[in-house]
Amino acid sequence: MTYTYRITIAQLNPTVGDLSGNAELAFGAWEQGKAAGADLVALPEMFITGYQTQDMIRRSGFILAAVAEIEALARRCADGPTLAIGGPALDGVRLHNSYYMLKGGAIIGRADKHFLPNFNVFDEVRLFNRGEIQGPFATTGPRIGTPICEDAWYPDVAEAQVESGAEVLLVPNGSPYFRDKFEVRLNNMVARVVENDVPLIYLNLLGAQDDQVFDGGSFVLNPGGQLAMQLPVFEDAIAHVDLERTDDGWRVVDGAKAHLPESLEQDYHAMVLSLRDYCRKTGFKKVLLGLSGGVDSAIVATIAADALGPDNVRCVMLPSEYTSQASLDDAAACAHALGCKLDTVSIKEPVRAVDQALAHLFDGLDADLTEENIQSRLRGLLLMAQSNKFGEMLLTTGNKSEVAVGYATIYGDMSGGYNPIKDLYKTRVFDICRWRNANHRPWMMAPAGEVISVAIIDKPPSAELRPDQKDEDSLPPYPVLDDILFRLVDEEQSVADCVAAGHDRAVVKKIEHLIYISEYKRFQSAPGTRLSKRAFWLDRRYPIVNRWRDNS
Ligand SMILES: Nc1ncnc2c1ncn2[C@@H]1O[C@H](COP(=O)(O)OP(=O)(O)OC[C@H]2O[C@@H]([n+]3cccc(C(=O)O)c3)[C@H](O)[C@@H]2O)[C@@H](O)[C@H]1O
Ligand SMILES: Nc1ncnc2c1ncn2[C@@H]1O[C@H](COP(=O)(O)OP(=O)(O)OP(=O)(O)O)[C@@H](O)[C@H]1O
Ligand SMILES: NC(=O)CC[C@H](N)C(=O)O
Repeated sequence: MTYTYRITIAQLNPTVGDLSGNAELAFGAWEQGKAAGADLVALPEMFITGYQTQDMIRRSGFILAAVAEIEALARRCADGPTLAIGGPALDGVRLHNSYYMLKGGAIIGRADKHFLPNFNVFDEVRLFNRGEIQGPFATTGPRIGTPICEDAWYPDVAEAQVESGAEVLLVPNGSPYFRDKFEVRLNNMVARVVENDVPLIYLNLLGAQDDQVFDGGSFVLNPGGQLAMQLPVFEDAIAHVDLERTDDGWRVVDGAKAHLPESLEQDYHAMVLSLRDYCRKTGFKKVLLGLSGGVDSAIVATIAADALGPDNVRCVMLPSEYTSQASLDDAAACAHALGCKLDTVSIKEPVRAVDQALAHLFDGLDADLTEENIQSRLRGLLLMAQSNKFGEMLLTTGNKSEVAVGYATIYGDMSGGYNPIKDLYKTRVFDICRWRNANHRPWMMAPAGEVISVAIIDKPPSAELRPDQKDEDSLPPYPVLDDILFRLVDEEQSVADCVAAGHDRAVVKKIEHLIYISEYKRFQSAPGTRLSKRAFWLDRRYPIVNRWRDNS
């Protein structure tokens, strides 16, 4: 006779702080599992609170409410499969990131996370106490070890659990996206499977929280490291993992294997999902943005239209005396192709009014950056006025190259609540535009086709704040700038490393200086989608006041 055991895994999208809503999602998954004859239904790490909760997890009221919600779930799920769910646990003054087993109306077990991540976006040593490694949970089928996310990135916890009898590893995760991270996860999990010779179920969260995007992409491995199941990335999914007991131990029956898209598509999907979730979870139904006819605002409009639907995205052209006819035409064509409304608000008169208001103070002084920034600030003011009046959240559009060197006006074009391209270098903005023009997916709400014209992609980038201005007047060409930025910011290389890679030292020093002196701008900037391991905000925390420079 074959012994089988079914684990339903739920790659779902919780909302931080929405304890009852998250419990409802968990209960829905449990009902689906029960209907499918599951023995156990599993949810990801910290599902009851959402992830990451940051310092809110230090509030005892929040912890107690989360635990009460888990106890209520246990009672609701008394009659049916075991429910496994992540949540906080308080032992006296010791706070844990834990994984609970609920059965027969009660909490029947709990594992506490042992390895607390404390790098990049994680501060878990600051927030939680390290748990003791413990043995597996006994079930009616296999004994199940549950290393929690970071626990499975090192051999110790899995090895200890298997030594004390675990026959299957179920790894609940809150693993946020960065480009090509799937390979990193897979390599780590294959290592655990090879070391321990048991099947492993890797279950990740879905959904976005502020800057971070949990991309799902859960998967199941058999001993030896063979992929038995693959869930989609960036989408909700519930799947049933069937385990069979063989003479060699428990094995997973081969199941569906979702296709994993290339990295441009994954980045694009991350930006769409993060903006969609940011708006949904904060309660915004509509957004607006300034559409200049340039490539940055065009891709942000496209992301927004794909995330929220074209009817919920309003574009505003705010021409000045320097705005070219080509910019007016390109912005109109982009809004039209996306199916978004385009309004026009001229800044010519407001610019004149501000000039007049300041004339008695600025008399005799040459026009300079001040006047350029006034244009950008008037656009910010006029866009924010519309945001207030119509309840639309303003999107800001600075790419990572601009954010890195401070090439944007504070309280001007930096105005806005969210920036989906904040972690996308300008050279990759172009690649993403071309990719979106050539590809369409069911999760995109805007039309297919060339939504960003070749004219927009091919024109030399310009802020159009003075006659014939080009970005390359003040910055090196973007391919050079982006390579230097990638080395200095993402790779944390030295100035000497950049020079050794072929860059001009004076140019590298100028870029290094711009990065350091614009820290104050980033501190005041809107959050945006994290796509890399070194996104501005939590991945890279630098002082604002800082006199050190690298003289290598
Ligand atoms: N450490 C610090 N802490 C706090 N405040 C600090 C500061 N350093 C300067 N400041 C203040 O910041 C202000 C200067 O910053 P800000 O007013 O932004 O002006 P600023 O950075 O001098 O100029 C804006 C730059 O962005 C470019 N731009 C503007 C608009 C659009 C685009 C585009 O293509 O996307 C590019 C523009 O061409 C120019 O190069 C000053 O008022 C100064 O007092
Ligand atoms: N004429 C304009 N009409 C509407 N919005 C504008 C206009 N000019 C600038 N903006 C807004 O300010 C942002 C910064 O624009 P700017 O043109 O100065 O530089 P950019 O970073 O090259 O952006 P883009 O590629 O969108 O032009 C734009 O993305 C847009 O949101
Ligand atoms: N929640 C966690 O423990 C996350 C850390 C983990 N190594 C990851 O990024 O996937």
